[in-house]
Amino acid sequence: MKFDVLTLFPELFNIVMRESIIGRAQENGIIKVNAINIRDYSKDKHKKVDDYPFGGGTGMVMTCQPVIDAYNDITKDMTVKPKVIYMSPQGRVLNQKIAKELSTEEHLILLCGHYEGIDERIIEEIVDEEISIGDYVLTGGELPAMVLIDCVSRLVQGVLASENSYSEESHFNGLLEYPQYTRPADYNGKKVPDILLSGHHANIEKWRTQQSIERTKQKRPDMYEVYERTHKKNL
Ligand SMILES: CC(C)(C)c1cccc(C(=O)NCC2(NC(=O)c3cccc4nocc34)CCCC2)c1
Repeated sequence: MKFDVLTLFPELFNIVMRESIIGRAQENGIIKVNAINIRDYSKDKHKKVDDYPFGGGTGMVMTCQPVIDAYNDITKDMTVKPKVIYMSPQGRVLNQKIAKELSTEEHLILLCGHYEGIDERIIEEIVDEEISIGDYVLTGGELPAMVLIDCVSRLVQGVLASENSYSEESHFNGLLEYPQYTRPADYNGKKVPDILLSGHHANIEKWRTQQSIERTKQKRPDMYEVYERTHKKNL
């Protein structure tokens, strides 16, 4: 799977995306993250990529020309135009279901905004979909793009070693994780629940599912409501 990222800060991606799981997946050729510097396409003599907003207001807006020319350049030899996702506060909020959908794409182009945003005509011209990572004010779309690349890449076949419980989409059962414990069994007098030391795998499985359901109900009633609906259907 290939990600082309249109950004003003390509270095951010070159550093972060070569680490850990994504880095290994790139070495194995399963994932490719290609960061493109929008500024390289500016025709302005000072390489400007932003300008004042029509109608006034504080802050600057990213101009059309460099972004559209960058898009046209990377797609000029492509018969099938890849889906273009603008990382945007106005997008539908990313979740595991959307990540799963996106992981079936061969090639995605991610556009990262900066300043106050991008000229609306860029969205009209090249953007297929807007995706947000959540409702808070950020400086740019770069961190959101990295979040999307991380959660989508993990779902691409071969990126995660199979023994990792998250490599199968089935592991994401729509619930929060049960409490995790590791050695020592007694830390400062705080003991690990006996059930986990019992060796009864069926009982352990039951306990874990019960814990997941209880904590989802308590911490994320919205997520629990979806779980209940889907499980009522299957019951
Ligand atoms: C209502 C609320 C969401 C709080 C809001 C209202 C108005 C502006 C902003 C805001 O953050 N604008 C700045 C920019 N933000 C993002 O790009 C961005 C932000 C959040 C999640 C994201 N997922 O992808 C990209 C994302 C847009 C242009 C450069 C950065 C946020």
